[in-house]
Parts: sequence; structure tokens; C-alpha cells
Amino acid sequence: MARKVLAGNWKMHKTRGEARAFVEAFLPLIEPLAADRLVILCGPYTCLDILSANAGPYAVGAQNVHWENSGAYTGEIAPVMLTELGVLYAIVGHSERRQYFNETDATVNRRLKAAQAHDLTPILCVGESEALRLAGQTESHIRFQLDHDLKDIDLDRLIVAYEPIWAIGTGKTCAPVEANRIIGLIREHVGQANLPVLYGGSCNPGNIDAIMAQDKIDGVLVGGASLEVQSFARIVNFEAVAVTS
Ligand SMILES: O=C(CO)COP(=O)(O)O
Repeated sequence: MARKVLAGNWKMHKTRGEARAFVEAFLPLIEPLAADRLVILCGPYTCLDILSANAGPYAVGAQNVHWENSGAYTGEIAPVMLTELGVLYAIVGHSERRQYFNETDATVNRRLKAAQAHDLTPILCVGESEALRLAGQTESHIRFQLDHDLKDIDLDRLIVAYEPIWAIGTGKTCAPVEANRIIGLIREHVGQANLPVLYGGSCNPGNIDAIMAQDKIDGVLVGGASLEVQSFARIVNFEAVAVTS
């Protein structure tokens, strides 16, 4: 049985000291980890060695990765620099990268390829803005992103996260049933029956059980609620309840 993925994206939060304190307090709350779960902590680059030193109950992820292994790319990070630190996963194409740093589907595709070439499993983020949703273009936008981002990508070593932009950091969660529907469409469009697809956008301890009860949602990518120990531990320890509606 595929494990449920509980991934935290710390974004540009936590100093090294704060990361150390988080891990110390977090581990006792999630161990022993249930065998049906995979926890991934995606910290800032400066914390990755600290996260790796305590990895085991959780795996370590980065928040981006460049397509070259070295070169004149000021401010970027190479795949080998991450793998050397024990990093196994890398978020690619997060909407904040696309929005604030001009990341395009073409660069996302190059980053995905480089990640896979160096044994990093990429977590590709896709999702629509509020304007696109209101215009009825949610499905077509996501299909466009998938078609371009996943060109020549190995679908066996990939995680996709559906993150509607209007639900990120806003407290507006996508209704679990709707997230489930879109995630089903994503898996169908990619054409890979066992592709893990996560939901991201204002996940918190109050809505995690309802989200994880959906049959097509394989896990969550959590921003704000992954920064606080109790809150992320509650998410990791979600209660698997089957809903009938
Ligand atoms: O962007 C996200 C995870 O990558 C979601 O962020 P929030 O959980 O803060 O809405």
C-alpha cells in the first residue's frame, strides 16, 4: 500500500536554531510513525544539514533545485549540493516561485529533469489562480501546466501537489470534495494510476482529517501549519476516517 505523504514546506522561515528546536520537540510527537505515512520536511537550504542529521522518522526536502550541477547562476542551488546533504525530495514549480521569481513551465521542466537525473524525487506544484477559477479555466490551466512541466519526465519518480493559489496562506481551503475531484483529474490526465497527488492550501489540524478522508488525495503539502510543532504533529497524526458522503 502506498504511504500517505505529509509534507511541510517551511518556505522562508526558521533559522538554524529554530529548526533544531523544532526537530527536538517534533520527533517525540510523531514517533513511532505509523507505517502507512511518509513525512517530508522541506526547510530552507541553511537548515537542510540540521534536518538531515535527525532524519529517519521523516525525510528531507528542498524548496527548489537548479538544472545545472554548477555554473554562474547566482543564488541558485545544484542537485548535487542537495543530495550531498541527504536531501531526497525537491519542491519544483511552487506558485510563489512562478509568481515572484518568474519561474516558467520551461524552467520547471528543466528543474524536474535535473532532480530526477540526480535521484531527487520532485514534488511538482500546479494550481489555478482565483481569476482562472472564476473564469472556469481551472481544469484547462492545470492540464496546460502538466503537459508542459512533465514533458519527458519519468512518471514513476514523481509527486504532484495540487495547490490552488487562492487557497495558499489565505485560510480559504478548497473544499475537500473539490480537491478530490481535481486530484482525480490530475492523475487521469497524467495517465499514471499510482501517481501520488497531494493537496496544498491552508491545511491545518482542523481540516486535515476531512482532507485525508478523500479517496483520491494521497497526502498534503502544508505551509503555515507546518511551522508549529503541535500543529504539524497533529497533521502527521491525522485520523484516518472513511467518509461516506
Ligand atoms: O504553499 C503551500 C505549501 O507549499 C501551502 O501554504 P499554506 O498551508 O500556508 O496555505
